Amino acid sequence: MAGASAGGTGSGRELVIVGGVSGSGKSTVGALLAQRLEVPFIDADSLHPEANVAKMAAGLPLDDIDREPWLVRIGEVLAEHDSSGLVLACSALKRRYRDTIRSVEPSTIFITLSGPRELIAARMNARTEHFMPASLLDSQLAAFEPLEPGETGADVSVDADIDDIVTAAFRVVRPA
Ligand SMILES: Nc1ncnc2c1ncn2[C@@H]1O[C@H](COP(=O)(O)OP(=O)(O)OP(=O)(O)O)[C@@H](O)[C@H]1O
Ligand SMILES: O=C(O)[C@H](O)[C@@H](O)[C@H](O)[C@H](O)CO
Repeated sequence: MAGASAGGTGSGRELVIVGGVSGSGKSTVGALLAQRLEVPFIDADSLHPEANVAKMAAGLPLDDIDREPWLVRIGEVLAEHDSSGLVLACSALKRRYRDTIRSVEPSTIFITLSGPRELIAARMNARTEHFMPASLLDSQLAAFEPLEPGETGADVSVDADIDDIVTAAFRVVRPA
């Protein structure tokens, strides 16, 4: 499993990002994980500038310049929650994006969600009310860089029942 699954301190104040490509289940798993950890949940889509959302809704992938201020803001939001803990759903596709977030909040634990393209595409296509077109999935997959050794966290497969995914994510943060 790439990346160190260092886990948190079990303090109930962990700062966790659930990452992965669009459609991988970040919002779904993140909200359920937050419930299990008894910490707040935020979907980083709510932190995008309107221009970013409009660009994606128009079928255009974001680039590094688009994402930079968003990633800094995500780090700030995590740091603002260091007393309560937080689970934040954020794609965090590239190593350098995760480095940007860690430069603001070094204690962030990353859980990346991954699975077969066809499975994720099917889930994206089954959605009705979402701005992100399934046509952008391949650009997301092309940009995604798995966790590297030394990055705190772990990758979790989404080719499983939702409860099993959430349990696997929980054990990354709070090892048995
Ligand atoms: N384990 C799962 N089993 C079945 N359906 C799932 C699972 N995880 C997520 N889904 C469904 O797949 C779709 C995508 O999930 P979700 O919106 O959470 O992904 P996301 O990574 O947050 O996407 P985006 O980044 O585009 O917001 C949703 O309709 C969700 O209900
Ligand atoms: O980094 C990105 O390209 C974006 O964050 C996307 O991942 C979207 O935010 C999300 O997938 C749609 O909800």
